[in-house]
Amino acid sequence: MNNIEKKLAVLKPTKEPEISPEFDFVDTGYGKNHIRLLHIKREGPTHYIKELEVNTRLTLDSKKDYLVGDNSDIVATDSQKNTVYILARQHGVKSPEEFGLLLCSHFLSKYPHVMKAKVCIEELPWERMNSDGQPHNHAFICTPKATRFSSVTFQRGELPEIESGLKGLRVIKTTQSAFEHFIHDEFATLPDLPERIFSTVVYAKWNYASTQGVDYDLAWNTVRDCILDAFAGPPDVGVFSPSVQNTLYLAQKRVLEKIPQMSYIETALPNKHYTAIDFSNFNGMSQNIPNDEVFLPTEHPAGNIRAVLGRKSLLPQVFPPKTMQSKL
Ligand SMILES: O=c1[nH]c(=O)c2[nH]c(=O)[nH]c2[nH]1
Repeated sequence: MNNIEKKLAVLKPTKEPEISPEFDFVDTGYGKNHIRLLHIKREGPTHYIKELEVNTRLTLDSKKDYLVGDNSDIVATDSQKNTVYILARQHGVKSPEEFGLLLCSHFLSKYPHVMKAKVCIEELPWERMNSDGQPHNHAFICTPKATRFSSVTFQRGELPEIESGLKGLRVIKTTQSAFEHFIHDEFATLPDLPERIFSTVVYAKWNYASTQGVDYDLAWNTVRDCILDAFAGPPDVGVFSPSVQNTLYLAQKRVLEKIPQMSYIETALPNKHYTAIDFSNFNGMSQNIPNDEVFLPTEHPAGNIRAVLGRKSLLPQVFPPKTMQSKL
């Protein structure tokens, strides 16, 4: 063998190279992160836009790229990026879930040695502008009411797993919230609070036991509406919250009742504290201002209240979901 042949023999072994006897891979995968794109669909004068940030990740049937530097099976991360642009151009972008599914299916069918494709997508919250009460044909406003995200994982030979979510939905209410009767021992300084401000930044993630007939856009809006309803209640009187935990559960229950295909929902509601400023030390300050109060917004530390609620009927196949186990 000449030198070039020797080099090729190292780079192109006929069978899977041996891994060190002491170690094994728990997971592998490589892809491109932060692939950004704006997709415009023009129907005459009316235009529709979707701006996405996409992360891709592929897992191959061989580890030879990691073990011996044999790149011959690698779908370059640069090619993965190009694939995102090309499929957006060819097929358009309906929802993050459907676009993620399209990408995963493409990677699995085009490359037989790709065993798993995972695509995570975040959508920018563009909304059509209204001018004089009329929806604008081609102008949009970014309304960071909540960020939508999704993650599609497609393992060869299995059904795709679709997760959807929302984050960054910040809300506050100025009454109808309390926190009382918790453990008052030698570690407690917080008094019972029969009346307090309740503010949080909602994070929610869910998956579907079946994707048959799921309208992903409708589902996402339903989740947001259920969470907001459970938090705020009717506009005139609101709804009483004895704790963040209880409000969180009631919101999740409402969501699972409304969307039958959903198998679980994970929700985190950080408790953004607002503490009353003590004016008693200020000289000459009237103590009799009954309605005006001033509070100090405190970003950190924040209570972090979280739960995953799933359907008992789906035990044990999908609950607790695989993706959650590491975090439980
Ligand atoms: O709704 C709440 N749940 C808690 O568990 C908690 N803990 C805390 O200090 N404040 C609150 N509020």
